[in-house]
This record gives sequence, structure tokens and C-alpha cells, in this order.
Amino acid sequence: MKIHWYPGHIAKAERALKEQLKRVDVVLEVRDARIPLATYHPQMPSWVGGKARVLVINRMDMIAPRAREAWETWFEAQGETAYFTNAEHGQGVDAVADAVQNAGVQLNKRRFDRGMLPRPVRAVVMGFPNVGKSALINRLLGRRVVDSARRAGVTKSLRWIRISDEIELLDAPGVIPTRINNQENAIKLAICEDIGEAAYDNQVVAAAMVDLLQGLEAADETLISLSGFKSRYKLDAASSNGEDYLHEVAKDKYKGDVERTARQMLNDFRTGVLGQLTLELPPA
Ligand SMILES: Nc1nc2c(ncn2[C@@H]2O[C@H](COP(=O)(O)OP(=O)(O)OP(=O)(O)O)[C@@H](O)[C@H]2O)c(=O)[nH]1
Repeated sequence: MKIHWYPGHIAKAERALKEQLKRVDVVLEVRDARIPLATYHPQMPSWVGGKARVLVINRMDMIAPRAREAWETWFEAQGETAYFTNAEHGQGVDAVADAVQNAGVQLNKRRFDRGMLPRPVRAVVMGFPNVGKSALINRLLGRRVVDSARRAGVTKSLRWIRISDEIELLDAPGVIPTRINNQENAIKLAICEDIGEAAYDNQVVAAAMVDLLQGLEAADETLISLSGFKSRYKLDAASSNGEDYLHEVAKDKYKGDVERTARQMLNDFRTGVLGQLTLELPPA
């Protein structure tokens, strides 16, 4: 199965964003804590260029604390500081604002050296659809002015917002590649709904999710536990592959309706009902 994109407005938004990026000093790169690697965009370094970058790993509440620590350690080893946030409730957002402000201090030092007057640092929030960019912007603002919605692809227009005397923020749309060649990443994005306007098969995606989770639990059960999953669906997820499992659960709980089962399972994952489940672990 291939996941297809309908990237019309996204391509347009990408062009607009590129234009706005010319006026930006700091890029806030937002990723999804459940899939910090799949929500990395290969073009990001070229977008960031010589600007400062603040790496934000959002939805930290959705993964286990130990998984988060493992990622923190991994990013540190890569020479990166990852700021973990829960943009919905605000945890970690102050540290992000401090990092942006600090980039502004550096900027104004350079301006001062060149005999220029200080000005607010200009920042932009970037990331895949639905990773929580609007929620983060709202939190940075401390009030609700940007629409934050569950559905992907909601943010469409661009505008500057003054957050403080030191920081100006661009409300930018999620940037998604018009085509993802890596199908493994595409599946992960579909599971997390970070995919934008894509057509995909719920049954294939749900089955892939079960396979993925089983593999991760087998790799390190201290970082990911499927106990919530197993108790909710009353079946031992280790008993079969994802596709068989889906059919078994459908038979057991949903009168054989596999599509409904798949949708329910994906929804349970996305709403956190199945527990704190990451879909990626730091590479060894
Ligand atoms: N649990 C949890 N949910 C979050 C978090 N951040 C955002 N959300 C929720 O995720 C959904 C998407 O958030 P948005 O802020 O709209 O995402 P976006 O990246 O702006 O989305 P687009 O406009 O589609 O690009 C909303 O339902 C938010 O409430 C978080 O840290 N934890």
C-alpha cells in the first residue's frame, strides 16, 4: 500500500513560508515526541540555513518519561539540545521562549558590533501538520489567538505576532514534503495523524501500528509497555501479527467489522487511551 498526498495548499504554503523565512532569525522546529525521527524534514537544514534553530519535541506527555529521557540523552549525544514540551498544557514552553530570547541576545550583539540598533528577534514555528505548532504559538503568546484544531492542515495564512518586547513570532503553516519517499515514515505519520491531506487505508495503518508497537516492546519493554493496549482489547497482542490481531479483535469486540476496529484502535492510540506509546526509540 502506498500513501498518497494531495499537497495543493501545502505546496502553496511552502512557497509563502520560504518567502517569510527570508525575514526570520530563529526557526522553532517542532517534532512529535512519538516519532522524533519521522517528523524530521530532510529539507530542514536548507530552510534553517544560517539562522538559529530551537528543536522542540512536542507531545511529551504522550510518551513514557523513560522514553523521553532516552531521547534526551540521544539528542545530547548528537550535539543537540531538545526542548520537550506539552504545548496543550504548557509544560516546557518557558524554556523554549528563553531559548528564542537568547538567540535574540546573540543577534543584537552582532547588530551592536556593526553599529546597528537592537530589534526584536523574529521567530517562526515549523513542523509537520498537526504536531502542535498552533498550540505552541498560543502557549508562547499566553493566550488563544491562533486556531488550534485536531484536524491536520488547519493553519493556512501567515502573520507576525508580537510576543514580548524581544520576540516577534510568525504564525506559519505546517510544512510537509509534497512527496515522502520513505513509506515507513509515511505510515508513522499516518498513525500519528501528522500527515496532512493524505488518503490512507485505516486497516493497513492500524495493522502496521500493532506490528510496530510489538517490535518496540520486544526491543525495550522499559521504554514502551503495551499493557494498556492489551487490557483494552482483551487479547494478547504478542499472539499474532498486526493484521491477524486486527481481525481477531474485530471478531471478538466489533462483530467482525475490521474497518471499525482499525479506526477505533487508531483513535485510541491518538487520544492516548492505550497509554504512553512511542513509535520510535533512539537508534542504538
Ligand atoms: N496531548 C497533547 N496534545 C497536543 C499537544 N500539542 C498539541 N496537541 C493537540 O494536537 C492537536 C493539533 O495541534 P495544533 O496546534 O493544531 O497543530 P498544528 O501543528 O498547528 O497543526 P496544523 O495547523 O494542521 O499544521 C490539537 O488537538 C492539540 O490540542 C501536546 O503537547 N500534547
